[in-house]
Amino acid sequence: MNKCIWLLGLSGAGKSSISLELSKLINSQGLKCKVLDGDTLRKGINENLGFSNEDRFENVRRTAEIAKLFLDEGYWVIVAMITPMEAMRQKSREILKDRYLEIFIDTPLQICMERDPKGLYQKVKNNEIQHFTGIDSPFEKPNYAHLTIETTHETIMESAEKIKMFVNSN
Ligand SMILES: Nc1ncnc2c1ncn2[C@@H]1O[C@H](COP(=O)(O)OS(=O)(=O)O)[C@@H](OP(=O)(O)O)[C@H]1O
Ligand SMILES: Nc1ncnc2c1ncn2[C@@H]1O[C@H](COP(=O)(O)OP(=O)(O)O)[C@@H](O)[C@H]1O
Repeated sequence: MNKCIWLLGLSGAGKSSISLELSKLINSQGLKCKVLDGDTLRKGINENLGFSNEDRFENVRRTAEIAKLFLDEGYWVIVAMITPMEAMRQKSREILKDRYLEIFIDTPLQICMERDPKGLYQKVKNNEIQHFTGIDSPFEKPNYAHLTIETTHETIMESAEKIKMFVNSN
């Protein structure tokens, strides 16, 4: 059965990078796969949403509904989204039911700050961004993740392969 592989974690944790490699692995098995990345959706369908808890919840809800549409068409779906609160993950689980696979991309805040791939943590330091996840906006560690990936100890490709193996065995 095709599934929605929901990657969650802090900004800079590695969600987008791992999604890309994972989607290539899924495609190489001859399967259709769609990546739904929070950053991309926020430039289009979710452009009216900000970073309050309420808006983040709506962002997650809409994305889960979009994922469901792709699942119904036979696609594998990878979501790459911070999804900071347990209540948001609960909503996705409710919408996607047994198709929902939650993967925690567990990278310590300190490492995310050092990587700072988009220069956002620097902007936070300069007081140019507020309500940033893990700094002045909460991130609850997930209680029900099906799999946790610690990117500090492995490469992007190793993480993608680990997730693919896990998915194949579930
Ligand atoms: N205040 C604040 N907090 C967190 N992130 C911020 C913020 N402002 C902008 N960004 C950029 O938005 C991306 C996160 O969007 P998401 O849709 O994944 O977030 S959420 O699930 O609704 O919390 C996130 O992308 P990633 O770095 O890929 O996670 C950032 O590029
Ligand atoms: N083991 C790793 N796993 C994932 N990303 C890594 C790893 N090591 C270094 N990186 C780097 O960390 C950054 C993660 O950024 P990104 O994938 O955009 O994260 P996110 O989508 O969670 O914000 C990228 O520049 C990536 O090359």
